[in-house]
Amino acid sequence: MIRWKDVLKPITAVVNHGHSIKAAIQCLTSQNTDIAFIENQGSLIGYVTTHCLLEQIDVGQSIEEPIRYKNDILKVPDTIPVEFFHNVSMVIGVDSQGGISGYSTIQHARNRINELELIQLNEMIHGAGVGMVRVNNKFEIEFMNETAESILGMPRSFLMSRNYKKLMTTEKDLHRVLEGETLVSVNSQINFKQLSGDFYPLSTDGKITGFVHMFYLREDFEEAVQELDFVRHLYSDLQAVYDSSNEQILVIDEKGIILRVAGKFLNDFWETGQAENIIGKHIGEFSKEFQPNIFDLCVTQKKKVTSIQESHHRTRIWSVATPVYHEGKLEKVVILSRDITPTESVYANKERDRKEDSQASKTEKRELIYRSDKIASLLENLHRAAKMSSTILLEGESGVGKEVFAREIHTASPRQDHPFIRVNCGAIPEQLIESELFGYEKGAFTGADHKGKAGLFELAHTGTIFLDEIGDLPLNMQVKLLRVIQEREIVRIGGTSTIPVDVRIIAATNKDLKAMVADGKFREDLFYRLNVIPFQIPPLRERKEDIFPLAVYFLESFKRKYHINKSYTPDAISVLETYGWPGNVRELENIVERLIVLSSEEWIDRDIVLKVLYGDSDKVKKPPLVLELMPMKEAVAELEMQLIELGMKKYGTAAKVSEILGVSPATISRRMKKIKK
Ligand SMILES: Nc1ncnc2c1ncn2[C@@H]1O[C@H](COP(=O)(O)OP(=O)(O)OP(=O)(O)O)[C@@H](O)[C@H]1O
Repeated sequence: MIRWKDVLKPITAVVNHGHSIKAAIQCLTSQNTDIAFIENQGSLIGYVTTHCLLEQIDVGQSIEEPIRYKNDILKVPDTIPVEFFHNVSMVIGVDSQGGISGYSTIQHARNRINELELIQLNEMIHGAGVGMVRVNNKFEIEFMNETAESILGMPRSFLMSRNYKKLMTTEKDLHRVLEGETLVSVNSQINFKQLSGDFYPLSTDGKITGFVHMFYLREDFEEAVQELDFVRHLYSDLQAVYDSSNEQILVIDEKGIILRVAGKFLNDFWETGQAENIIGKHIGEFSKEFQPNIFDLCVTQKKKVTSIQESHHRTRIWSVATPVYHEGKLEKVVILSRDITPTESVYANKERDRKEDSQASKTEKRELIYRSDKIASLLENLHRAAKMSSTILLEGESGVGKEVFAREIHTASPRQDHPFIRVNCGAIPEQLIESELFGYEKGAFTGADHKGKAGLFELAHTGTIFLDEIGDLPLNMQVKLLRVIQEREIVRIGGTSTIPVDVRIIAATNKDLKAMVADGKFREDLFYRLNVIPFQIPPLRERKEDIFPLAVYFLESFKRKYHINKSYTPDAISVLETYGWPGNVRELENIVERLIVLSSEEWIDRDIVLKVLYGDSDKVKKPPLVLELMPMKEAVAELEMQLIELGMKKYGTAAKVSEILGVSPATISRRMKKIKK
């Protein structure tokens, strides 16, 4: 708000009422001013300007004659806001003590207001890099801000009062602005500077008095647009990433109100169909449905926390809550969650319940953990095959869990209450295999138990025998095994009678049995006998969805074993998920144990996982290697592109890459545009 005292000028020339034109002219010249006020009995009653004195002489008045003065003046308290009154050409300000504080013609007040408003506007846009120039209706520069000075590269002292139109070349006719038209996004050039900006007409009492030009340097603007474009793309890319991710991202304000849900909405956990149903609600409303309330944990502990939350319907999610602070004050909590409800088979549960009842299960139970569709459909087929007694061959790389699947078949079969006997064909010394498998009669050989001993086939009677590492079975044993499969009877070593055995055979191998047959290392007839119902267990790298629940499962069991409390950071999980796992689930289990032991903190973070999986990566920096000659400019451009691509792959954001490469984010975005082309 602009007040009268902001625009008043001091009164310097006063002449008495009735004084001559000559006296007035003398007063004006001695005070070096253009306006003199007329006083009568201590009060100002009018004013006279040099211009009107000259007019009086011009019409033939003598300079000795008394002055004719204007009296359309108004006295106002100088603290009230400036406003204009009809039929008043001069305002005199009165201060709080009743004294005269100054004067202003209406025209001066209007100009001053324009100027002060521009100064205020300039303060508002200060820092935004916008230049501002005001000209009068003769195109003379009357005001310009500091940004305009620095954009144009010329000092204000040089530019003031110059004809702006003559300094500028522009595609539009500036007279149109003086006719009241606003011109936007006009390109112009001053002092070789390319500008882009808007022209706004200024008017007083409906009369155009000039215009304001607001502008910026075109190259800055283009850079900003590019940056905006880049950010927009980044935003939509991120949105796509969130939408396709397996994680649920929850943003909660400091009071507990759920502001936003991104990524995969875990509706089984919330027990509501859509994310919209929880947005805007207090997290506390749901905390009765699941335990623990990780938001409260995060707020009270004032740090990142992780927890496995379980709903009443036994949906388990793994969550990390991170507090977000702004100027030391908690602003938000971001919770990243994943569903880790193990898709346990009903049979595994049955077996567990059964074992829990029995004395035998003192050791930790092994569950079959998975979330991938691949394993889900494999299990469907396994369960179907389990119902019959046919021989099953499980093929798969070492460590994929063939034994776990063999047990699953057994538990899903009608033989579940009968023995499950595992034979590791590769681990038994060759000379003992026969007696282990088929048993022996008393005195069958030196060192044999004098009572004789039943073999594993006999022990597995009515149940299942699991022949692991079947490819390691020596050829002579292969013949004997073939006989058992065909005849369903065995003869103990040193025995003469046959013993019938009713067993379901499950064989497993990590070798290519077909290739072994071709090489003469495995009997073809046995191969066909075993290969009745074959199943391929996919390696872990082909079912990445299983990595996370398995990693959590192993972590939980090691936590119980070692009595310690550790958790993965989300970054650590990403590293685990992108690793190739040549040793499959067994390797994952071992790595998790190593991580537990090696990580010193409460968190198993990305760095320790990288270190354990890939070893120390502090390799010596290799200088770039040039293999062929090319123009230097091309080589530099190529290297730049490669650095940016590498950086984007590693860090994903232009901001981080620009920091690492030591250039501005705008440079990165420009180069990336080129890469995309
Ligand atoms: N889906 C799973 N859920 C839980 N644990 C699993 C799963 N798959 C494998 N494991 C665990 O991984 C380890 C290796 O599994 P297993 O011994 O069954 O593999 P394998 O395929 O038989 O290996 P090999 O060919 O070397 O004998 C075991 O400790 C097993 O309990």
